[in-house]
Amino acid sequence: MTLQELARQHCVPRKGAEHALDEAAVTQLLAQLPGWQREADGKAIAKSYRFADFHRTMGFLNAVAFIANQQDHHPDIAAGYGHCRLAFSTHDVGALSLNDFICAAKIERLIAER
Ligand SMILES: C[C@H](O)[C@H](O)[C@H]1CNC2=NC(N)=NC(=O)C2=N1
Repeated sequence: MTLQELARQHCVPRKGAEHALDEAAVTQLLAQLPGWQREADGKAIAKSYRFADFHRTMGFLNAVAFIANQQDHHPDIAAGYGHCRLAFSTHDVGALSLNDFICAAKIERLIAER
C-alpha cells in the first residue's frame, strides 16, 4: 500500500490480537512513511518534528488532534517550543494495527501540504 492509499483510508475500531500486523506488513507500511520509526518494543511507531517556533508547533498539533478526534485514534504527544514527537500504538490490540499507519499517513499529508 502506498502513502496516498493509506491516507485515504479511515480508522475503524480494532480490538483484539487478530488485528495485529505481521512483520512483513509493518515493514512495508513503515517504508511509506518518511521519518517514522518503530519504537524499541515494536509496539508503536513514532516521529519527531521540528518547527520554527511555538505557535507553528501548536498549529500542527491542533491539526493532529483534529485528525485523531475524527479517526477516534489518538497518539501520545510530547511537545516543546519548536518540536514535538508523536507515537501511535493500538492499545486495544496491544500491538501495531492498520489504524496507526492510517493516522501517520494522514499526518504526513498534512505536512506535505504545508
Ligand atoms: C472505541 C475506540 O475505537 C477506542 O477506544 C479507540 C480510541 N483511541 C485509541 N487510540 C489508540 N492509540 N489506540 C486505541 O486502541 C484506541 N482505541
